[in-house]
Amino acid sequence: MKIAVVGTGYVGLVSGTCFAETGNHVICVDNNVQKVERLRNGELPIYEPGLEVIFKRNTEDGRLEFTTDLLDAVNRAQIIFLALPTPPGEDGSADLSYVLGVAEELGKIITDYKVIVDKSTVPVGTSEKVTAAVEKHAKVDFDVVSNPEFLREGVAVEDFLKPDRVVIGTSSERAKSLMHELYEPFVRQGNPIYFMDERSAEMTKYAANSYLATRITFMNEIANLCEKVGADVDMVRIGMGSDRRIGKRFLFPGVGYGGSCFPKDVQALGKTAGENDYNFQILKSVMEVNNAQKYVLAHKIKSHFNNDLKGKRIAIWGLAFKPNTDDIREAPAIFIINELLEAGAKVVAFDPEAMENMKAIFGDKVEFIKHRYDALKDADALAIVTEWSVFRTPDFDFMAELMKEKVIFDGRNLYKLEQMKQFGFYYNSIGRNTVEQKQLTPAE
Ligand SMILES: NC(=O)c1ccc[n+]([C@@H]2O[C@H](COP(=O)([O-])OP(=O)(O)OC[C@H]3O[C@@H](n4cnc5c(N)ncnc54)[C@H](O)[C@@H]3O)[C@@H](O)[C@H]2O)c1
Ligand SMILES: O=c1ccn([C@@H]2O[C@H](COP(=O)(O)OP(=O)(O)O[C@H]3O[C@H](CO)[C@@H](O)[C@H](O)[C@H]3O)[C@@H](O)[C@H]2O)c(=O)[nH]1
Repeated sequence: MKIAVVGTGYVGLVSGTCFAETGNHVICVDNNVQKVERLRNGELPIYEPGLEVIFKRNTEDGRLEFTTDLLDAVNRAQIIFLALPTPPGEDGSADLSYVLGVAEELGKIITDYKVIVDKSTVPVGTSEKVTAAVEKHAKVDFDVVSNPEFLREGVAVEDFLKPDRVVIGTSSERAKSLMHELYEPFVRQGNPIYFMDERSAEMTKYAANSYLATRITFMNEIANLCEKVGADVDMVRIGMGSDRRIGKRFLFPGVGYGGSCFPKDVQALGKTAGENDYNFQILKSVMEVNNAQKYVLAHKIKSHFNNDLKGKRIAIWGLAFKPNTDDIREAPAIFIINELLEAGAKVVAFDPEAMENMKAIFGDKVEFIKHRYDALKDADALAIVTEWSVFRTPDFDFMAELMKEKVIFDGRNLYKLEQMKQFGFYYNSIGRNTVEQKQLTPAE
């Protein structure tokens, strides 16, 4: 099949590459000239595991192209995906100007039947708005389909190639059949393709993200309570998660959810509720609790040092909003670092992939260090913000030698309490007892 993908960001690039991988011809369009130049030169603008190999294969085979020319891409495609930004507007609702702007352009340029597929996350009713925008100028038949995307950054290729399910909202039999043909190779293990109406498809996306954000937030509250009553949230998590009605995934407490999706999508669903005269109370609490959770680690650090971080050197391990990505959109690290800087700390940071992006925000206010252990030299404390695998089994003896104080604040519960006692660290994590530093007596 011939496909155009408009918007070549995290979703557009991964979707386009994966569609090419199943033998389709894909042209990715972006209005960012530099980005398209880099892609044409074989350079990926994002870090996403597994993407490089299939990107290379499909560009070299000529099945995957990049352009800034919307007209040319659309003329050569039968199915046009919109993978455009839908950032929060000033009032928290999703800003549809990118999607509707391109939809209007499409109306001007399509000369034969096209399926226009919305892959961006958009509020209920958007497919009707897209239809109206295209219709303004269109002189030929077209169908608008809602096909929300559920990939997670860091495992995006795997998620896209083997989705748990594909959701397609359309009332057109013609579009349904084309979409079925396109997605069939991705569900060979028997995972379902659910066809439904456009509004239900749009709502499914927000419901899924808001539910997951709620689940994480619930666990963050359980963790905060565990600390107060002396329970261990990791034991509680395992105990709860083994109930098949609950399930084990997405129960990890931490420093609050971040990223380009959960924060904006929870907010946008709340906005949709408000506009429809519905008081969605849980979502309000989720946002409130998550906003507070982003500061929990920084507050622990401040309180450990009596609220005065002047002259304190705090090392940060992990800046990306989650491991295996360079994405820092709404990353908890941003909030934590700001809080530490405000309290007068000297912040030194390491992340395997996200340092360049973070430099663009903090410049020389933060010292970015190339190797994880170098960040620990003379540090008064280490704060772990993102659970990159490389942080899981460090050399604790070496860390103790490097650091001025053996103090760890762990926002991701990476280490065992016993381990920390053994190596003599003060260790404060999320929802577990604090390990106090062992005071050596003269006899010892
Ligand atoms: N990032 C994710 O993990 C994820 C997952 C599922 C759904 N989504 C949704 O998918 C949509 C896109 O998200 P993203 O993270 O890929 O965004 P992104 O910001 O990474 O990418 C969007 C791209 O669109 C381009 N663009 C903007 N205006 C354009 C125009 N007029 N013509 C051509 N290109 C244009 C930008 O230059 C950018 O490259 C959003 O609605 C998001 O909520 C994102
Ligand atoms: O148990 C958990 C799981 C996640 N998180 C946090 O939640 C945020 C989001 O993580 P994740 O969902 O893994 O990453 P995203 O790439 O943002 O993916 C979410 O958002 C995408 C965009 O809409 C959807 O497509 C995905 O299905 C949905 O999982 C991150 O800050 C994580 O640290 C936790 O705190 N605890």
